[in-house]
Amino acid sequence: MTQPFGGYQNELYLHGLAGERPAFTTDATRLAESAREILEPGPFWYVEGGAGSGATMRANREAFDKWRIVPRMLRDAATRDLSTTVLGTPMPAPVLLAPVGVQSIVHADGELATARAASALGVPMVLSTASSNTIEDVAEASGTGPRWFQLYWPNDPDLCVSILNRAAKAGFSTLVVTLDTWTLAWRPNDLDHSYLPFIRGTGTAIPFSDPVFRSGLADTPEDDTPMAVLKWIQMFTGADRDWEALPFLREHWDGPIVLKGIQHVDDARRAADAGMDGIVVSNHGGRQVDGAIASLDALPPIANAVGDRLEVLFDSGVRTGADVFKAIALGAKAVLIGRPFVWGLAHAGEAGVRHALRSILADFDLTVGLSGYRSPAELTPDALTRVS
Ligand SMILES: Cc1cc2nc3c(=O)[nH]c(=O)nc-3n(C[C@H](O)[C@H](O)[C@H](O)COP(=O)(O)O)c2cc1C
Ligand SMILES: O=C(O)C(=O)c1ccccc1
Repeated sequence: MTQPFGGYQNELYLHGLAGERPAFTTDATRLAESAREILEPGPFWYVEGGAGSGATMRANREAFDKWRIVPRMLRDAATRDLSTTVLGTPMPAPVLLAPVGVQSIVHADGELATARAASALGVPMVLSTASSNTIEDVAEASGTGPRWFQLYWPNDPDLCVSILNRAAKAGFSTLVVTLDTWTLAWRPNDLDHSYLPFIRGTGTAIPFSDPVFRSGLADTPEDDTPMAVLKWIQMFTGADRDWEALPFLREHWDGPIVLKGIQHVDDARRAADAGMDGIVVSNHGGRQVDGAIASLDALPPIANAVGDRLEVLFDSGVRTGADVFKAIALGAKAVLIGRPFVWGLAHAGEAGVRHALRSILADFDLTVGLSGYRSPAELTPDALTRVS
């Protein structure tokens, strides 16, 4: 594959050559700023906000700045192949769309638009349990595109199995189990705007369309929405889980299982000991434990400890091509992108998600090439230096 995303083969460059300005910025670090101009404060701050004072969210970004790429010359990097395979899923670059719930709060097309954009680029989408659209509708919108399913592990085992079976039947290949959000953190932005999307009945399409969930209600979710939302909030988080509970998931999911939200090296080892197939080194984009370590700072020791036992994925703070490069060089097999694609969705639905993704992928492609590398597998800590 030659320059799969970068330079003059990128549609954004081609439009530029024709003198057309893009609909919104190609700088993924400025997408939030531009989305702020078009969204109401409630939804904007729900997506953009971190937990508490925002210290961990800022730390996530600052951690990238402590590493710098050391470019190499005269190595013929004109032809590059960014593709990789993670847990049996081939992807054109080591990038996936992170699970993000309630996407209809920024654009009416919600997760369906995201699924179409991801599928058009062949980038895997991780569908959230808190989706605004049903598993089956998102699967249809994904077409032949790769898709993983993120589980918020419901307390009720029958409901859990029902959701897992629906995801498997709809063609979702890999299960991502989120561990860091068994309750929502202290999020002053949401409290100050009294904006809690779940309570507004968004992000409930999956349980509301589930026969097991419906059978446990006195009235249908359509007849008594507040009661159904309340019931879902009570049961979706799996607050009392421990490591002993993982075999239940193995029993009810045939494909690979990835644990999301790992930050401590001992937890990474436990995941490997429990026979998990992968982990996402993530602090939920700084939305859960304010004051927690930057996710990028957690990555190198974890990758060193368990990188040969399971697939190590990474998220929280990835914005630019250089960020993707650095996370891969520090031991991630692939990264998940969160807020940037949501800002693309807010701007222009499916086309906006494509635009945001294309920008990051092109930037990554050019960064790899101009630094003298031809594939993600060549990126190791040798490609970086630590500056502070
Ligand atoms: C608005 C929003 C909703 C999210 N919803 C979920 C979710 O439903 N499930 C989940 O596992 N993670 C969720 N996340 C966390 C993302 O999967 C990811 O870990 C995080 O956004 C990565 O950080 P970044 O936004 O800095 O790229 C959400 C993040 C945002 C911003
Ligand atoms: O806001 C979040 O970070 C998140 O994970 C979530 C939780 C519940 C519903 C929607 C999103």
